[in-house]
Amino acid sequence: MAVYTDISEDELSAFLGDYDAGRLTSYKGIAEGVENSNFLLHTTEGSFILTLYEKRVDPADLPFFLGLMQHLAKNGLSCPLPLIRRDGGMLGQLAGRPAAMVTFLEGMWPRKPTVVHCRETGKAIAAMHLAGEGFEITRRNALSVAGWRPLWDKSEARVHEIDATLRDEIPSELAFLEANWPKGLPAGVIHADAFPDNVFFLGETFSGLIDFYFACNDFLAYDVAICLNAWCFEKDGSFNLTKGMALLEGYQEVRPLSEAEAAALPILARGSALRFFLTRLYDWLETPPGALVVKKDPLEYLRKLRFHAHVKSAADYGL
Ligand SMILES: Nc1ncnc2c1ncn2[C@@H]1O[C@H](COP(=O)(O)OP(=O)(O)O)[C@@H](O)[C@H]1O
Ligand SMILES: N[C@@H](CCOP(=O)(O)O)C(=O)O
Repeated sequence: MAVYTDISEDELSAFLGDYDAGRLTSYKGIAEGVENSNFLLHTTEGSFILTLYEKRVDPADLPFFLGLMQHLAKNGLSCPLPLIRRDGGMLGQLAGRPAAMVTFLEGMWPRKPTVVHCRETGKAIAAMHLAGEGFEITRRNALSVAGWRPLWDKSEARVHEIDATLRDEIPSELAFLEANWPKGLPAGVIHADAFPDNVFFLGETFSGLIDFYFACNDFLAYDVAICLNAWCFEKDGSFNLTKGMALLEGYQEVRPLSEAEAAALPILARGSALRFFLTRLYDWLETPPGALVVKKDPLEYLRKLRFHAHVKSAADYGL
């Protein structure tokens, strides 16, 4: 679920009064998502998404996230556009939480990604990288290589609940990645969470990117590596070379990778696999039993990590 905070019709109508977005006709909580509370609103003017930012989002980051969506939309990327309030800002308060409204994006995320979805996602991420140029606010990636060891330290004592051998394997992965993490690759604004559930399609036609709440400044090729992990493995754990090829071709149609970026893909994909393993591990161990959030399997990302550790070059991903 992702409705951590309930809102009443009266407080919602009062909140809507701060916008030029019509009168409320109906609303409902959206079950999907894990970070924030989301509601679908219908008003006399159309449909909108209302997000109440929950405790995992630092309010100081909200101008970056909202400003980024505005910047990307202005530069031609299909993504939610934050609504401007009567006071000229994008952020309000509802039920004691920072809250914003964005435009509703038509489409659905693909439950069974195809090769075409992978190609279109490659293109969309490259388009986002280009559209992000010139965005003036910056946000450090707290979940890049320097953030992984502190995250591991929080879970290490209980990792045996999942697999005791990880006590040795993860520290040696961390040491390898810290010593070999690339430097000086082309950088810019990345999505950092472009998983299938954040990429909308109408059939196999890309309709928009959502959920920019992990977006940050980092190597552009790291975003490509995140997508290879999220889109190109099958349920049985095997890497689908045709999907990898399509995703990379799609990306390069819009923004060609440099030689250095291509050479770095294996280590970036390995690091990205560790990043999602660590956040999932933390959530797996810390989410109380009975919580309504669907926990994501950390072991899926451990298997991906092990795959990348044996990759020789980006050719193994279809480049
Ligand atoms: N602009 C939008 N247009 C249409 N649906 C949206 C939009 N934003 C969010 N949603 C819906 O809300 C769900 C959760 O949103 P998401 O931003 O992924 O939440 P979280 O940040 O909590 O993970 C999405 O899967 C989608 O169904
Ligand atoms: N994509 C991450 C979790 C973040 O979830 P989202 O609902 O905010 O996209 C993962 O799979 O571990």
